[in-house]
Amino acid sequence: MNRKELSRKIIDTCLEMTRLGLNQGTAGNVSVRYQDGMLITPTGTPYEMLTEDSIVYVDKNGKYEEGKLPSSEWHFHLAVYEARSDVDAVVHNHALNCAAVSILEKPIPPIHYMIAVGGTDHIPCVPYATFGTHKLAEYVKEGIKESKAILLAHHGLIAAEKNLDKALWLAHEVEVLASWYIKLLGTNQPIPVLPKEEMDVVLGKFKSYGLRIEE
Ligand SMILES: C[C@H](O)[C@@H](O)[C@@H](O)C(=O)COP(=O)(O)O
Ligand SMILES: [Zn+2]
Repeated sequence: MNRKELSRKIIDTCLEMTRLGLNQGTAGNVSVRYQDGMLITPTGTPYEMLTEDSIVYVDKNGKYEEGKLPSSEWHFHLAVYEARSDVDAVVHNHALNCAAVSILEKPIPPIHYMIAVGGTDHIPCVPYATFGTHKLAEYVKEGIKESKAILLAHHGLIAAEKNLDKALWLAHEVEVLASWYIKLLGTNQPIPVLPKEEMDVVLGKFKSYGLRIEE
C-alpha cells in the first residue's frame, strides 16, 4: 500500500475502534510501520476529523514532518517497532475493561484459553509512567517482547500485530478477556485458571492456527 492508502487504513481502523466501543473521545492512537519509521495519528484529534493529510510520518529517530504534531505516544509506538520485527501495526486505546484491569496493576491470568492470543499465557501489565514519556516507552519496549498485547498500568491497552486488521482484532479479543476477568473479580470467589501445561498446548496450537486476516 502507498502512503495515502495506509493513511486511509489508519483512519478506518480508528473509526472502527470507536464503533466497536473500544475507545472514547480523543483517547487512543494508531500507527503502521512505514519506510524507516512509521505513520501515526496526530495528537488530540477526534477521529471523525482525520483526513489522509493529518496522518504524520515519524522517522526512526523521532523526527517528524514540519507543521504536523504526531500522537503524544509516538515514543512507545517506535519502541514497539524496535522491539519486534514481526509486527507492523500498533493500536492503543483506553477500552473500558482493559483500563479497569490496568488500574489493579495486574496481568490478566489464563482464565480462558484465548489468553494465548498475545503469544504467552497471560496479558502482562507494565508499570505506570506518565503518558508520552520515554519512561513509558521503556516499559512498553520490555513488555511487548513478552506479549503482542499489554496493559499499561492506570492507562489502557497496546496491541501490536502484522497489520492493522489483526491489531484491532487482538485489541478487541483482549477487551473481551478483560471484561470476563472484571466480572469474575466481582464474584468474590477464587478464580480458577488453566494450568501451565494446558496453556503450553494451546500456545503450540495457535502457532499453526492462522487468523485469516490479510491486508
Ligand atoms: C492524554 C492522552 O489522551 C494520552 O492518554 C494518550 O495515551 C492517548 O491515548 C491519546 O493521545 P494522543 O491524542 O496524543 O494520541
Ligand atoms: Zn492513552
